[in-house]
Amino acid sequence: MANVVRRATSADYSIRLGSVSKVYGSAKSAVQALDTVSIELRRGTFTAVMGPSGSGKSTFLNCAAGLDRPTSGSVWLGDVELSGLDEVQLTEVRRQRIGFIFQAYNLLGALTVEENVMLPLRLADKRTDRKFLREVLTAVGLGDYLKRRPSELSGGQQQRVAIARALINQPDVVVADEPTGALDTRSSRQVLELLRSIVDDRGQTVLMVTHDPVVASFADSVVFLADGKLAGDLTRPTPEQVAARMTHLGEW
Ligand SMILES: Nc1ncnc2c1ncn2[C@@H]1O[C@H](COP(=O)(O)OP(=O)(O)OP(=O)(O)O)[C@@H](O)[C@H]1O
Repeated sequence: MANVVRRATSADYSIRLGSVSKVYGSAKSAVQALDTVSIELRRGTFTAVMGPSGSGKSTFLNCAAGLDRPTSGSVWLGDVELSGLDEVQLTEVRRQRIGFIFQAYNLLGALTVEENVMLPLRLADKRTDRKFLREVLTAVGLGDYLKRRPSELSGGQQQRVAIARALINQPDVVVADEPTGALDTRSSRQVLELLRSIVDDRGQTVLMVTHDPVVASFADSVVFLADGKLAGDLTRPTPEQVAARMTHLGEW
């Protein structure tokens, strides 16, 4: 049989950035947070973003996820180019295609676990699929906690509620900004194993910002930022390799 090498097409990528720059402020106070960053993230991969403080990691994540608009350049989510969308369309695309996880879990204290997880569906006026809700809460290990409130859970459990909430819309991409920043080692590991399973078992794409080489080593690859520019990458990273690169990039 002929050995056919298929070229990658846009369908193979969840996120593409083309020469993305972001400048905050203007004139003398202008800060170039991102400087002509181009990158393509394949569907079904787990990428960590690292770099010194102020190197542009959060700006990168926010531009890639349509939370912030680049000053120039283009961002594609699947086959949708974000700069062509107005605010209403952009919000819709975010709701449909992206799940968000932050260091502060951002759960609503007055709502139960299941109500928090269902919130994105309510906001999108979608019917709740109880079977899928149960499946997702079981997958994050909280099948028995549906009626609890966030204040009755540990930090790790709260972050797992946030992960379930990020998954309930079955997004193409899950973006996570320091998802383990507030967790102890054991809870961090559980959260990272969950992020891995989102990629390995569900084929979704994960993009995560972290300061921690051990956390980054759970990803398939690490991209490094320095002064708003891409400064290399590592595939199948070990914590030691990541730490060595970070040391090379300076203060972190
Ligand atoms: N809203 C804003 N207005 C002005 N400057 C900003 C704004 N947001 C970020 N910056 C600046 O842009 C640069 C990149 O910031 P960003 O938060 O993306 O970096 P980071 O790598 O995520 O940093 P950290 O690791 O400290 O969280 C920094 O110099 C920061 O001060």
